[in-house]
Amino acid sequence: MKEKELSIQAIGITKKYPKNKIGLQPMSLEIKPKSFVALMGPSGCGKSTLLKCLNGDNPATSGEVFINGLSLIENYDLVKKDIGYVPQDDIIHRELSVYKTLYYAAKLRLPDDTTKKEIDQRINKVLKSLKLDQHDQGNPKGQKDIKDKKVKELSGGQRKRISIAVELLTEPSILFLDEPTSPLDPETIDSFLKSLRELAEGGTSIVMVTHKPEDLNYVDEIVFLGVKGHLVYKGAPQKITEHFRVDTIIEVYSKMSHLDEVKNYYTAPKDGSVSARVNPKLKKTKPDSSIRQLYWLANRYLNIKLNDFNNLLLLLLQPIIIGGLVSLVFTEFRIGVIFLTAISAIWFGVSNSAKEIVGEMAIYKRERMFNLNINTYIISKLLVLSLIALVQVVVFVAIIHINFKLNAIPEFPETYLRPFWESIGFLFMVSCSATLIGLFLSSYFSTTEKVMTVVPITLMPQIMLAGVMTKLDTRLIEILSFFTLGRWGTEGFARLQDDYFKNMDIATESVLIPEFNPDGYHKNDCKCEAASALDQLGLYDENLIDKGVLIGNAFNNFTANAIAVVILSLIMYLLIFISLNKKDSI
Ligand SMILES: Nc1ncnc2c1ncn2[C@@H]1O[C@H](COP(=O)(O)OP(=O)(O)OP(=O)(O)O)[C@@H](O)[C@H]1O
Repeated sequence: MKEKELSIQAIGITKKYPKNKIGLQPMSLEIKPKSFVALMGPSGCGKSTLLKCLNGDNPATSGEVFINGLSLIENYDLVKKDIGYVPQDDIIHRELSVYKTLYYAAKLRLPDDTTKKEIDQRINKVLKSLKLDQHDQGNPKGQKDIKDKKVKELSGGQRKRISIAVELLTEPSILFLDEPTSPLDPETIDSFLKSLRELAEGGTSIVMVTHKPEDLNYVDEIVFLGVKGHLVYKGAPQKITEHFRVDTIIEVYSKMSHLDEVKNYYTAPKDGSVSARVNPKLKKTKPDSSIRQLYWLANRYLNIKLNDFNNLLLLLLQPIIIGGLVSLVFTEFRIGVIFLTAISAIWFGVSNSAKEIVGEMAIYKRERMFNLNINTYIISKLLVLSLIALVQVVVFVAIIHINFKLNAIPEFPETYLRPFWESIGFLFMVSCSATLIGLFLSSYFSTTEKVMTVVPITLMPQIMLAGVMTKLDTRLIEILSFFTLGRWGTEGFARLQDDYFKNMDIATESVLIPEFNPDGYHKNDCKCEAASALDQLGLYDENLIDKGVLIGNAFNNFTANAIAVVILSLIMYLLIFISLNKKDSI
């Protein structure tokens, strides 16, 4: 028997989507404690919409939902941990093992003082309750425990059950499931629904969206919606055909797909047709520790990355391939190498992170509904992605440094990428900032395809406004360049080179950066001109600055360049926060 039995009352709720699109017509209904309810209706009639109104994922436009008499919206913090919810999409990471998935979920959701032994006991209990504790029959060598399998090795039905297992870890009093039986075969459906039936008898109310007539044998009640969000039936499964004067549930579906028929069975709720009973038995739980959450989020994310070995290998190959190409194409350390090094650092950051939030949006949203803190989420992503960017930057800089040192041309023997560690430090900073750009795109756009379309559009200004392809010669272009990492990355990195040479006791003429010579330049016949790296960037045209066309001196030293990178990072962080915050349900 559950300590807390929850009832839900929806009173006069309606849902309108933007452009006045009707999601739900006015309706009132009650879900009693310990009941197993099937939510049915033709495709697009509003089943998921109703589920989301009842559990707070996408609240009703008008009317009110009460949980044990407490307004869901006003008391969401109080009730959210008693609600389990598995949306249509999986809410688990494919790269983790089943055990790790459940272990991290427990660490993120259960109270801080829960011991490993208690967590293991809970994991075993939920796997048993969902009949997932049997050994895998399909494995001829036998018997790989499901806990050791990676989620991506599971069947659709097993994955769905692991998503439910995650929710059951916290022993919710009410569980909302959106089409859990869709990916299951008939035999699995039977054992799955039996396990849900037992859960309901144990005290967990279950509201399940389903399309499958055979699911009705297991439920206590059906809530049936007709097209355009009309509530047309709420009652026992055995009586539904009689109510609609048909022989089979299939005929109910076809009848309720026609608006004129639906109207015969729909009645708008009268005020107070279901009244909210005030029976609050919910105690406020302690707020979760952000540091602990950050630790477990970062730990989980690192594990996901390490388990995705092929992708990790590709990420590590990037600096080797790009660094190798730059070494092959450039015969000496020119401004082009400085520019491409800065752009590569930006590329690493953006490409590492661009898919990382959008790809797990269903998981993020569910965890956010439960207890996820936006800041800890962003920082956990940044920490792990920065680590990857650091390795990429070190490998890239090492390749460029060694290549141009070994192949330095006799006229400029001291000219190669330096200072080594400071360059790594600055480029790492640029890469972290670019990681935030990628994370912003990933948090803003709704699909991976959209993000990948926008990535090149984001990178082009970094390339165009760095002062290498063309001079910055109008105020507008200059101001636009202030908002690009391409500019600050290239300029800062160029200054690092110049400052290093200036501070060394080396004859200046032997350390200038060779300049492009339109008459042709040959490695062993150095007719090249040379100048400091900064002078070769079209950023600070003295003439234009004197005439007041360019601002010029605003960030005219290395520290100021680094500060500009920090400012851009903070702006990006804020934008990520805002776009994630906008996705909040309540
Ligand atoms: N975020 C949204 N913005 C605008 N319209 C939406 C949104 N979500 C759902 N709708 C619309 O509301 C209606 C009901 O959608 P809903 O997903 O609730 O139906 P459903 O019964 O669960 O469908 P299915 O059985 O196909 O999953 C549909 O017409 C859908 O296009």
